[in-house]
Amino acid sequence: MNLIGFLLRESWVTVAIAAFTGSISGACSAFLIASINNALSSNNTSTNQLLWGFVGLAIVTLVSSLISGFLLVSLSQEAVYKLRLHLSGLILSCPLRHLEELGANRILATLTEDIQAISTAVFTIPFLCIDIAIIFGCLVYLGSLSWVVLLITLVFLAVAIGSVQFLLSKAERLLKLARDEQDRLFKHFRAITDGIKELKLNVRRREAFLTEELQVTAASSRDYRVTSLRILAIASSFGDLLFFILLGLLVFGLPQLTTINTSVLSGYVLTLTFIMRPIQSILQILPGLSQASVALQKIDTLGLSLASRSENIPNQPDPQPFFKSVELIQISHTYRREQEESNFTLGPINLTFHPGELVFIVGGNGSGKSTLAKIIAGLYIPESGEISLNGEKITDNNRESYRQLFATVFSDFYLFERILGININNLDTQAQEYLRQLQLEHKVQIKDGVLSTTDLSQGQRKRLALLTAYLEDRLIYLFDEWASDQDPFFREIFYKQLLPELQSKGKTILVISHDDRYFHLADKTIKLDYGKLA
Ligand SMILES: Nc1ncnc2c1ncn2[C@@H]1O[C@H](COP(=O)(O)OP(=O)(O)OP(=O)(O)O)[C@@H](O)[C@H]1O
Repeated sequence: MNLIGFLLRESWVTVAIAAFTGSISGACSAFLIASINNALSSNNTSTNQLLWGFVGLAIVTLVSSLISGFLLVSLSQEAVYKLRLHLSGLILSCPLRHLEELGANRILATLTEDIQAISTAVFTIPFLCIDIAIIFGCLVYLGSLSWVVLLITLVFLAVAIGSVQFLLSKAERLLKLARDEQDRLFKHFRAITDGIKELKLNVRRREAFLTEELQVTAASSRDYRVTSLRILAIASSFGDLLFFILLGLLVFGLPQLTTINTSVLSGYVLTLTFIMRPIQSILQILPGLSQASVALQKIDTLGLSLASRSENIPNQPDPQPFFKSVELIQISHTYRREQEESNFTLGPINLTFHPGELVFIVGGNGSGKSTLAKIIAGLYIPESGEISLNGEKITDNNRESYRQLFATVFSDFYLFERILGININNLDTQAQEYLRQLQLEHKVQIKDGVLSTTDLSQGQRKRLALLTAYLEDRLIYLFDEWASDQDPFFREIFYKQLLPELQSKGKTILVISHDDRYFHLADKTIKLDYGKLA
């Protein structure tokens, strides 16, 4: 089972120690049964001796199963912890375009659902190991009582395992389908939170969304799960049934075939009844293990798909590379979408930027301005052509370092509540000063780098994003329609005061804008028309 492989990869030494202590626990359990059976058929003189043996065995069983359990609990939780960090690291090192193609729903579903399924399942693994050890110990004891009975039991166990395995593979197939529905379900959940206003305002849209989208996906996920869990329930009951048949055969059938000592017979029955509990507990654990195995496959697919595209990120890239010129040479980028006949292509484009320039990037909706901005900032890797910094080609090896040139506010910016990654002594004082410049000092305070609130109007939030960009103090600033949410008064401040101030500090500023009133302020204007330089 790949879940065990997952733990072995974490630390096979711990697994080996846990398996060893677990088998001691299992062997002791078998000896406990043997001593109970002996006590039942012994005379009074040896009972005292048996009692002490029993107490000793009980203590060893308890201690060894505790050691095995503790080791496996720590190991499994450590493995889940590392898996979370590993996946998050992979996502962060994956090129933006590939993440966009995968879709946020798939990534979120894996980070929450799949990791949770694995986390729940690995919790049961210690108990599973101890149960297996007990079953094994009891089988050895059975063998010592009678090899014929052991053989019959093994045949029954083989039939039970075979049929349970067959049903399990069927259930797992259905669980996989249910898991695929889960990706779609996450998309709907995002629609609920992101589109709440649109859904509240139009009752027909809401009804249609609920009945035709969410309900359909949730129902098919439910149906796949119900069928698979029913199959697992059948597997579990079938296992129980085989066990009762086995017990019946031994108690009623065996004495008919051969003369059998009552104490030996009670030994079989006692052992088999004792085995029943671990077998049932294993059968109960199986559904969770199947779900975890599906989750691991999902993570593997996603992990591989992320890892295959992972960028080469140096440990400590140059915080601020030297900048004399950035050149785009014959750059092009295409968005490929399967259902569409004509894909959008940006380029080929040739451009050069120098320190201290104020450049406006203009053009109609969908002309490729944001795409070009992402290429310039090193977020999209150009399909053809190259970017060079001071004459040196940007490759996978230096792209991370190149990106450190830029401070950006994209139109879909994200605002962190804490100002992260800026290590200056007077951070609060500087931030307070920028808050004053951006006329936010009455709305937001800053203490120890934490903003008192980010629950503001869109225009105010954009000003806070600008504040973060200021604090980053990079050489190139890139604003994607920053002013579109500002009132005319502050728009004027942005174009006529803030941009010239930045420029006077030697910064290069790239401004995507539809504000043609201010185009004349630019040193250079780049106009795009359906992906081509106009
Ligand atoms: N993530 C994406 N996946 C597929 N196609 C995309 C994606 N982002 C943009 N496009 C397509 O690329 C084209 C250019 O988009 P882009 O966002 O660069 O235009 P824009 O000039 O910034 O537009 P606007 O002024 O409306 O912001 C559009 O036709 C759009 O449909």
